Amino acid sequence: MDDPDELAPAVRSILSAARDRADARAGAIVSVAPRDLSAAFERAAADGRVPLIAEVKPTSPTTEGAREDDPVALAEGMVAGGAAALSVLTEPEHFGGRVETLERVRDAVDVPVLRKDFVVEEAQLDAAESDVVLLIARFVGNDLADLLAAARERGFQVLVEVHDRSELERALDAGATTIGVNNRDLAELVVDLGTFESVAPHVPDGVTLIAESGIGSPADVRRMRAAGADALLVGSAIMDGDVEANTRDLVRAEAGDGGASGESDTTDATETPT
Ligand SMILES: O=P(O)(O)OC[C@@H](O)[C@@H](O)c1c[nH]c2ccccc12
Repeated sequence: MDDPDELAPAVRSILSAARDRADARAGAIVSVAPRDLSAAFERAAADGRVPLIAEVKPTSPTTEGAREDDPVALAEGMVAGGAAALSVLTEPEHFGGRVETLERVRDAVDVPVLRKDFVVEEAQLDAAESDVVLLIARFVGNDLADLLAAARERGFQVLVEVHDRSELERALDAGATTIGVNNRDLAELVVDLGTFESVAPHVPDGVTLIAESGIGSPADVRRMRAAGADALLVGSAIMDGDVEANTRDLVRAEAGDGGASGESDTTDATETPT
């Protein structure tokens, strides 16, 4: 792994909490029958929706306060708004997430659900069933190929998150087929949509490519799609206000009608919360 001192303090603390949780866990090995993520993206595209993973994100290290609504109701609103898939944070200490929330959401919807957490050890994979798990290249270092194999053995589809070209090369070498480029720098927690634009041209055809973080408006959606995003992962901009209407606005960004409730300006690159 990279020098941990380069990471933002909030991220260092998230990682050490993740390791502690992994130690505490010794459950049975899960075996999942996943809902197909690529098929969900194709279904969305076929009926004119931008393929979007909407994230249930009650709070984050840079968000003030927490959203206390029932996460299942939020998730159902996102699906009603046209989300092709959902992401549910299960990290408890910094994002207000819970494994139980993921399970309840997955029971309530029929789209694929991504488990969003800081998985650094194989045992953490057995904490919950989901259709997709996230592995963050920067945090798993040389264990990426082993964790990818361990996740696939359990039936999970795997989203490997990268932030620059060297991480992309590591992800490809490890055999990743679904790759997310995080526009948020985990050292500074600053968002720059140019990150996706600089990494995307180096991603080979055949990889499902997802633009993550900092997407706040239909204009941002179009910008990421123009740069090659097969799908988008959006949390904060959807969680802020009416989740169904927010999701619909983004999902319709390419429909040519300006979205259901009009467009907002592109978000300021530095102000988008984690
Ligand atoms: O809220 P945003 O800016 O739309 O970002 C969503 C998602 O990309 C972000 O939550 C995220 C991307 N990678 C992560 C890893 C861990 C926790 C959170 C994340």
